[in-house]
Amino acid sequence: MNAKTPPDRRPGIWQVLSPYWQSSEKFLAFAMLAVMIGINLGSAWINVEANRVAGAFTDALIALNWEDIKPLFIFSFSLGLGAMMLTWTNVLLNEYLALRWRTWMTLRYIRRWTSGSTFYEIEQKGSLSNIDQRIADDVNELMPSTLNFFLSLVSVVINTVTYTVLLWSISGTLHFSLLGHGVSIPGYMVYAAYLIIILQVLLSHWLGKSLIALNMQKQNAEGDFRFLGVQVRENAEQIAFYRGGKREGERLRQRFIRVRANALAVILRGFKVSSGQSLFSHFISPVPTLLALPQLLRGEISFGDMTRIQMAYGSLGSTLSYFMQAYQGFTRWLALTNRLRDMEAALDEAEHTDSAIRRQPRATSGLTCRHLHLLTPDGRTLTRIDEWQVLPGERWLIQGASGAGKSTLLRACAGLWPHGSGEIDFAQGQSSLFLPQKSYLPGGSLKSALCYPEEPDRFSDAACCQALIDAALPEMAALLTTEDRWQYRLSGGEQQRVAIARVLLHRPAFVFLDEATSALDAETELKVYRTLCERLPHSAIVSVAHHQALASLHDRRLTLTQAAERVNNRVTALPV
Ligand SMILES: Nc1ncnc2c1ncn2[C@@H]1O[C@H](COP(=O)(O)OP(=O)(O)OP(=O)(O)O)[C@@H](O)[C@H]1O
Repeated sequence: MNAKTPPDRRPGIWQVLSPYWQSSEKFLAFAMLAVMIGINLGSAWINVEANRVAGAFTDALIALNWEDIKPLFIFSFSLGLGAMMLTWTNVLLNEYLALRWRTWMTLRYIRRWTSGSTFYEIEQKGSLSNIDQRIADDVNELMPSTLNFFLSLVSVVINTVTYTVLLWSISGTLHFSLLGHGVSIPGYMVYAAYLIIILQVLLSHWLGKSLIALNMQKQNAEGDFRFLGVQVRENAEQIAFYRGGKREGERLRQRFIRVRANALAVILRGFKVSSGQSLFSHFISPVPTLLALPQLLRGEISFGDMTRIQMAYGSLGSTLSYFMQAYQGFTRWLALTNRLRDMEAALDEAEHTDSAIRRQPRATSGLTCRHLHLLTPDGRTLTRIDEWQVLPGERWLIQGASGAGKSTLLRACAGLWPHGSGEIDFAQGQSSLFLPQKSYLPGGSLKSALCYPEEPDRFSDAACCQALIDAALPEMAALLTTEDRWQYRLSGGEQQRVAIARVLLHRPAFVFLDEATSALDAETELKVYRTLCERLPHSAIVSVAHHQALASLHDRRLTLTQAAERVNNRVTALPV
């Protein structure tokens, strides 16, 4: 599944990159950046000095002048040491800043993704694929590469200016005659270097422009492949019962074929770009020597000057060729920013989902639905509820045909269903728990699964044991500190009883049970329900259940029917 954000609705790259630089960390971040820019300036000075020393050293060697060779050698050696130390410091600062930036961004995305029901809405709408991969991998890759691009660019600008001035000052003037006219080009080596690099960049872009799209497809294909693998792992038992291994193997194979096809396309395209670039570089490599040779032969420059010209030309060439070499990395960087821009758009959309169903806290003790009109995402009417009030201590049974919208009504009460209109008032400050058929049990100790979403230390061991005993799981009281993957280890009925124990522990004011005991035998189900009603006499209990035996434990019934133009729910009293 690919991202569905149209490219023209993506937020700007700046929206992805700038928040960190406006955060409380900005002072330290800018300070580190400033030190790194300073290091680049220092390195440029060292390079200019090294160039001067190399020329003088060559001339001293040719003249066999030991008096000059010795200090030049020591100075050159010291320059090398200095350059090395600057490089180490630069690398260290660069990596540390990238890590801080990544940490800040990752925590920010985790906060946004898990706040409210954003994560649920993104999955419900299917508006973004593999958000976990984007947060884990793409952020990890984007922050260091952005820093590298920026600092490389700074270094390229500094070095370009330095070497341009240097080469201009030593390259002399080219004299030749054109159609009988004498032509002189001062600093001609500089023009040659720039001309060559412009040709190189144009060549790289021509050969490699499709790499941007290919790199984006690569992340999507890898993400989809990994996601299917996780699904197989998570649903291993169901797949094994269906003997679905072969089918899943085929699906994984198909997804991997996409990964492979994309990787091959990236390799081939990358090969075209780099072989084109190196072929071009090879052909132009004799240019500086050929251009400087006439001056040497005419005796206008010494052999040392020739060495300096070659060095300066080579340095300017390799500085400018950054644009050519960085091309492939840049296409990947653009693909990463596009994926994070899609994620920003999906998070923004989920955070600002407007719903015509207004949920508001009121200073009342009950829950009231008014003029509630529930729709499917594609606009089909599910059900209408004119007025429905649930008060503390009431026991409601919601019934209706399969697909009538019973679970959807509970989702709307929980604020998870935006499709429809109407009002839902809920009691301010009153807690509620919603139990679906299959409750989430995080891995870890049984106590932490039981106390979820609260921290395990919020409840005493004694209270947890009592809750397990009341939920007809006395044998599990001894496993409170045992660590396991409870979602896989426990039977369906045991998982449902752990969820009931969770309710007994949390004692919410409103309990919503959506087929939450459907896996239990009739006797245990009745027993558990009875305990729930006895232990939570002041809590409102709203159940969606098909088992008629449960009706005896509820005192009110809401029957939902489908496809109506007008109010069609029925509220009836049940015998207690
Ligand atoms: N995300 C969704 N996209 C499209 N349709 C949906 C979505 N979620 C639910 N529906 C549809 O809404 C209808 C009501 O679903 P709901 O789960 O509320 O039914 P229900 O009354 O609880 O059914 P059951 O008794 O079978 O559990 C169903 O037709 C379902 O297919």
